[in-house]
Amino acid sequence: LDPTLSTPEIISRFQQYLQINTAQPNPQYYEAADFLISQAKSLSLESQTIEFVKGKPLVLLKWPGTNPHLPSILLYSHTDVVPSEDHKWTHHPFSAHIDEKGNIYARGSQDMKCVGMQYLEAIRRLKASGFQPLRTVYLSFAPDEEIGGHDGAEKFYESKLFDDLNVGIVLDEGLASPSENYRAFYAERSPWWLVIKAIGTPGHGARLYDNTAMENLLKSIESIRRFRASQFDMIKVGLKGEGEVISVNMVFLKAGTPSPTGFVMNVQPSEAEAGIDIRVPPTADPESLEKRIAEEWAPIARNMTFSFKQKAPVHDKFGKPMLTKADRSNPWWTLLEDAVHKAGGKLGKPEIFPGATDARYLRRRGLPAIGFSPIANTPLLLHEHDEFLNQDVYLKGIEIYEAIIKAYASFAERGTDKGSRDEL
Ligand SMILES: CSCC[C@H](NC=O)C(=O)O
Ligand SMILES: [Zn+2]
Ligand SMILES: [Zn+2]
Repeated sequence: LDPTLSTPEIISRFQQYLQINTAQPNPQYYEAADFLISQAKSLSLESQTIEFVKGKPLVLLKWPGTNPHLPSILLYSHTDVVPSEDHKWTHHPFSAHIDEKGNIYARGSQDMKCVGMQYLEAIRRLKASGFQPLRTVYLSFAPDEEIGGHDGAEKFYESKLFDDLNVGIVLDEGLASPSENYRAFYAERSPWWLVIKAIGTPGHGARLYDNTAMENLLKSIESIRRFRASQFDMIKVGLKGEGEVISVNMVFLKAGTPSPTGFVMNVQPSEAEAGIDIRVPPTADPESLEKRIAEEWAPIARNMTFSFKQKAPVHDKFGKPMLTKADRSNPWWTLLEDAVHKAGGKLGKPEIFPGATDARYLRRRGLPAIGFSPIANTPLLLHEHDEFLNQDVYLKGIEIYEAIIKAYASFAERGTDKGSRDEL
């Protein structure tokens, strides 16, 4: 029996990847790339490293299919992770410590070094079983997802190199599920990072008068909070899923006249500003939201202005909502669903991802992507302290990917296989 397929070796490889500190803002990208390339070598996969931006390698691996004319499969993951407050963790976030329950503690254990390694382990098992793919399978390990993906996925998905891969379907990240049902995502919300600014009459802190910057801003905040509550209520009563409403969260407030001891207490300032992280589902009408912002949240009549730090498109370049079909009219969806079941897993109702993933740069082009991380029976801990993944859950995920990759790489039909849009 092949010792590289033993559980201790599988877990040890996962730990090695987790121990590479790829936290933003200074990820050790070359260490990660070296590790991934050594894994590729041990699997006899072709590899290349592409630096769309110097210092930010994207590792692309290839398992050639016997029919190179069929659209290929792309298994996507990002190599960077978010920063951690190390001293607030039970075990150091880059120790990949395994506790007595088999929980592996590490930043990236859920988001999403697990997925990157599980793809590789699934391929290891498929190769050992003698399986040969009909379609070519690519794996990409991309930098900078956690800071927007501009120097990674965005450039990759817009590149000639990517077009030449003739990709038919992409798998990207999903989210952990506290229940026994895996979660799968067919779309995601678009981040709109809004800054609203009020100006007003400055004056004595003891006077009551209208049209101060603070009052102007607070009227907006009241209106924003009413809207937030109306959206949140739809989730609370079960009418909508987390990704199906427009979420609105205040992320900064900036106002006041600074003084050496804090803020001047008896001056009403002439300017006040707030930052709001808005997430817009693909099914929302972006124009009515724009109108709401201009007329209610930052009206010129109240001496207000607004700007966007980021305003990701809600529609694709054809003007359609960015959705991948998640029903049995999309063969890639059907294959995924059937493979998960065959491997003994259960799948919940397809969802809209609440945050942003690199898949948006692909769906923007009208191409299909499914967000999926095979993590069931696990608390959702991405970006939190004490992120962990149980080793049995990790091992089960490898079996799930083995079934999915096998089904995808064996899928012989062409023509209908673009999956996401009728016109493609
Ligand atoms: C929009 S760039 C930042 C992307 C980030 N993605 C994962 O958490 C998010 O805030 O959703
Ligand atoms: Zn992620
Ligand atoms: Zn993340």
